[in-house]
Amino acid sequence: MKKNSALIVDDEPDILELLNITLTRMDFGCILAASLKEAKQALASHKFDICLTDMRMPDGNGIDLVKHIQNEHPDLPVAVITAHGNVDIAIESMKAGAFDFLSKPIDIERLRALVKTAIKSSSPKETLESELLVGTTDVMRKLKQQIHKLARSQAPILITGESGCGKELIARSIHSQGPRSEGPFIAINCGAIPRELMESEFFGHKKGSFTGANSDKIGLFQAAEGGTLFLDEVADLPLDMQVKLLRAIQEKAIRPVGTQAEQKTNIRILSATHKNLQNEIGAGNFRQDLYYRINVIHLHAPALRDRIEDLEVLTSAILDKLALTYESEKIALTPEAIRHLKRYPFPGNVRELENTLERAFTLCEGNTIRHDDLQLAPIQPEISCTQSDELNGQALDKKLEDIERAFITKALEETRWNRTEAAQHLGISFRSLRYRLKKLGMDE
Ligand SMILES: Nc1ncnc2c1ncn2[C@@H]1O[C@H](COP(=O)(O)OP(=O)(O)OP(=O)(O)O)[C@@H](O)[C@H]1O
Repeated sequence: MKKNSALIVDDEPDILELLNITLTRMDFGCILAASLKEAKQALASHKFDICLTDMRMPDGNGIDLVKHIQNEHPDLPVAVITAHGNVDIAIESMKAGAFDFLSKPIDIERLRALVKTAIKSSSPKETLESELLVGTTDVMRKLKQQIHKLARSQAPILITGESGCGKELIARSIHSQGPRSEGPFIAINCGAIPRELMESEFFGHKKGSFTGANSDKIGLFQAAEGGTLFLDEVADLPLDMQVKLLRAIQEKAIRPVGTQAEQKTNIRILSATHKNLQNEIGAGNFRQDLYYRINVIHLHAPALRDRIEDLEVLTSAILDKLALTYESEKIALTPEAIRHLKRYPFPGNVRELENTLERAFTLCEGNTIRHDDLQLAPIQPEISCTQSDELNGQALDKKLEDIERAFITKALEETRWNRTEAAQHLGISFRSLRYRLKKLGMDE
């Protein structure tokens, strides 16, 4: 009795045969289907551990099958086989839910690695890291579900969100819940590597390949082999490095500095940025083709102020951690301190909350943190409401105009009074900006 079973869908007998032989040697029992119809019949009557499907079938395409499996058998990992160099189809199929793809001509070594990953991923793990992602609001619950589901996929994911809102923690959770959890997780801040060392940091170098290369060195790609490479602040990569990264992702191979031979790689790429990459592309700072490759799946980490209902559970988790680190009793916050925290906009998100609480923890007397211990920066007066504000119709209009004026002035200053750019910063049309400037008496 074979340990695992595979569904192989292809109308080309040669490929069907190659896949069948390889998987049978890996101790799979294989069922072969030459059309979508046959594949669906097999799915209805058997339980599989993996499905490999070609793209072109007489009665439909592989993406239709991926979608069918997503709906009817969401736990079954499915990989598609694409024509050589057909990036669009590979990306489309991963967006539809395929966990990975193989391009023709089929490389047996890659096929075996893909199958092994799929089998490991059929039992996603709950880990400490996933518990560390604290939050019970709807948006966090949904995010955790997405992470759980995406963990087994090999698709590149782009994680966006403001500074300190948990992008790296999300990347770690994806890694640790997926089939690569026993492999390394290598995180790198792309903005922090000196430009001239970047290629060698990424791909390694051979001794003597440049002045100062006194010995062979492995790069981040080699260090992450079998695991995950997390490219933080990916928008900060210089353009020449973006070209090299794109090539490494596309070819799944790298060439260390000073060598001719290519090395195959088996890593999952996760990236993050707090910048708007579309804007960076528009400004010529980021390559569209690289964006397309790293952003197969997009996850957004919400700002803390947009899930402020999570503040209390986060605070409690952070204080638990502090008590453990400092081997002290757990500290509590006064209701007033909590009220102030909830009103604070947290531009530095969870990291700022952690820092604020750690500082307060060391400053406070006894086991209680009071409002004063928090030392929160004053909230921008224009947007705070105090009891003394008269919110009858006129006062509200006046207040809104003040806010509008402040934002417009800031945008104009930032763009050196270039109205077209200022309008873009504000997310409004040029005509709308002109209208507002006139209305506010700022058009001179
Ligand atoms: N949901 C969360 N639950 C618990 N801790 C969190 C959460 N989100 C963030 N943190 C904590 O906040 C700090 C910042 O998180 P992280 O480094 O993941 O943010 P980031 O978005 O990657 O930041 P940056 O953009 O500055 O690199 C870390 O100490 C992390 O553990």
